[in-house]
Amino acid sequence: MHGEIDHILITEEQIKLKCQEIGKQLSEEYDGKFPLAIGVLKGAMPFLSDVIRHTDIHLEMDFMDVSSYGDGTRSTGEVKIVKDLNTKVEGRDLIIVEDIIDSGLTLSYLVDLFKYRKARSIKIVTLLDKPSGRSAAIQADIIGFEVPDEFVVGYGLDYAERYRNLPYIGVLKPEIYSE
Ligand SMILES: O=P(O)(O)OC[C@H]1O[C@H](OP(=O)(O)OP(=O)(O)O)[C@H](O)[C@@H]1O
Ligand code: HPA
Ligand SMILES: [Mg+2]
Repeated sequence: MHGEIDHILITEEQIKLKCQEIGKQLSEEYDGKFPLAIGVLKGAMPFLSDVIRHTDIHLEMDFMDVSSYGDGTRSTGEVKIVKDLNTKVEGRDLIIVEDIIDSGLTLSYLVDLFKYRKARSIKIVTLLDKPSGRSAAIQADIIGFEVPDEFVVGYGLDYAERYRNLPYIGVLKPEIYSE
């Protein structure tokens, strides 16, 4: 699998340090509160799992499984809810945890949904931001790293469901992308 990577953009060590930093920041910002951390599956799973272990506050955790890329490298434009939350968000302070904001369609859909459901506050935390991909006007409150206009994989991010288990963020060799 590692042989299919063309180059690494963000190393395992850089990700580790960033998770510590973000965990600390969230602990300060939510001190004395009881936020609901929402992991957007599947991609955000490793990031959420690492960040929360660097927080020192009480928080509740839930997951929403949404999908819009399928097996390709471009958003289909249709955000499908595969699994909804089990928790009511009304009156809650939400921390949405994402692996990447690319077109912004997934997050703008979720933010609209959670506003409609009367969340008290919504904070967006993303490991990666790809501003060049944006078609919906959405911005994160906390960004780990900015990435260039390339389809990235690893640390939760997939291409056709593979490579989520890489410990770093990288770009595949051009011949692997079959589009
Ligand atoms: O800003 P956008 O263009 O909407 O892209 C970002 C979303 O796309 C990916 O999810 P995907 O639909 O691939 O589902 P997955 O997390 O299960 O891979 C990624 O994990 C984000 O949730
Ligand atoms: O660059 C990406 N890689 C993997 N999944 C994604 N979903 C949106 N953008 C990306
Ligand atoms: Mg995906």
